[in-house]
Amino acid sequence: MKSELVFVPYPGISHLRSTVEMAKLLVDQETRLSITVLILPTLYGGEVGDPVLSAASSDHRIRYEVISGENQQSSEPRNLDSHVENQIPEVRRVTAKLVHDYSTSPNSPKIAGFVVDMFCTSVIDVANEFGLPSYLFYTSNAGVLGLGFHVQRLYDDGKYDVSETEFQDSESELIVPSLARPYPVKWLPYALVSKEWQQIFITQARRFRGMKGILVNTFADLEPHALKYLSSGGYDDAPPVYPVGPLLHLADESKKQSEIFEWLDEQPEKSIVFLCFGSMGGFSEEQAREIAVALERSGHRFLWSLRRASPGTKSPGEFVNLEEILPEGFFDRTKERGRVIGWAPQVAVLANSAIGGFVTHCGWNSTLESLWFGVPTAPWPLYAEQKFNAFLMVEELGLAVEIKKHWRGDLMAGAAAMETVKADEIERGIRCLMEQESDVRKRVKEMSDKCHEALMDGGSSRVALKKFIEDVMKNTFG
Ligand SMILES: O=c1ccn([C@@H]2O[C@H](COP(=O)(O)OP(=O)(O)O[C@H]3O[C@H](CO)[C@@H](O)[C@H](O)[C@H]3O)[C@@H](O)[C@H]2O)c(=O)[nH]1
Repeated sequence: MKSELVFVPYPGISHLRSTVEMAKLLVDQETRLSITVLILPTLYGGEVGDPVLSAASSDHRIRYEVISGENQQSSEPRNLDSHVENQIPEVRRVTAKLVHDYSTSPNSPKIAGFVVDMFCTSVIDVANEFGLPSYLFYTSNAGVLGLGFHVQRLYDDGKYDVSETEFQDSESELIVPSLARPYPVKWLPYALVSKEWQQIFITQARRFRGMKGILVNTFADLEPHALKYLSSGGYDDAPPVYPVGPLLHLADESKKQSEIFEWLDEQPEKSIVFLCFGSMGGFSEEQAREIAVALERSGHRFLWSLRRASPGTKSPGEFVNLEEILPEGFFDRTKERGRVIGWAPQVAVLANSAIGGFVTHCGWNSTLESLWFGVPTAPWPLYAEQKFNAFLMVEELGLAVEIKKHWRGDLMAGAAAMETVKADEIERGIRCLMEQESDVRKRVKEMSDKCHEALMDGGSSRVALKKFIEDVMKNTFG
């Protein structure tokens, strides 16, 4: 009996890539399964131009249905939830066509349900209309999924009283069941305290509870505590969780920036600190100068992906003339041991043996990529749930080095809200990160091995994937 899942990823590379990897893994594992991926327009109304789609489209059991953003162009960022809600009529049209086509041609698959991104949960209304179950593909970790459920429950019970203006100075802690340690209120992601975003996340968590299952981009050995909590039914009416990660897009992009790789190949093993801050990370001129001073003083070799924070909450841009912005003579003095670039071929860089440490904004894909290649990290959270991820990696799991105890500001609140981190703090963090015999480095190496094992035949993530497929089939065919 053939079946098909309809995937609805959020159209940003950090969500899309792991979702496509998820789809590939599923069809590889189950030959009776096919997948249609609905590609929504971006928040600005344009179409996603990620090459990952063309690369994956060679698989005949994964099909892409692109929803045009032609009439939705906008220069202003829109509310994420309403943007996805606006796509519902098109999602309904495409689903109706699929249902019709499959019901009228013999040997067609039966649609087994929707697999939606955390930001696309409003489309489950369409799944419900067609009597289809919905599953969630959660692109971040199990710990923060648990935090979302916990905050939503507290909020609904009238017990969540965190002030947007004061939480950064709070000395209170939350007991979050998906964490083994108390979680400082001041580390809360801005999204869970801001008036603008909080409702989106509370609504999300309520909708997650109505799903048939949750695939999570993590693995059993990395988050035993959170997964035990989530799978014990300890979070009341929420659905089963399947830790199937790490799902990584490991395409080699080294040829595109071959100069950088020629230079990397000449450097000693584990000698370079790599700095890179995700799809939205950017800095002020003042902050860029502090980083430059820290890099210079640390004496380490470096590869620095640097972009400029845009005013408000827009995507980062490029600095036009770095010579004028960074300390005078910086490039001359560091030309033998450092490179400053824009967008980095991050995965290929992390795979290079010259990389000895990674200063990262701690986006979940970046975190998993560094674990995969056994590169220790020093988190520098900038937006989204990254403060939580930093806590998870440094405090809870001991798998990363601390630059700062507490990070103020969040790019979602606008670039002006960011506190400037001083050169001496950054330098200290880099020196600690680059220690060759550190306990963190040893632990990262061990976790890296476990990360690979999870994806092998019989590994925990493979077992979870099979269980998910079995459950989907059971829910579809009884
Ligand atoms: O110069 C760059 C910058 C990023 N990347 C890649 O882009 C992806 C970035 O993903 P991630 O590290 O997860 O960061 P964000 O782009 O910020 O991802 C969003 O989505 C993630 C998954 O839900 C969350 O964990 C983050 O906090 C959220 O901001 C990774 O695959 C990187 O390898 C590059 O290749 N080059």
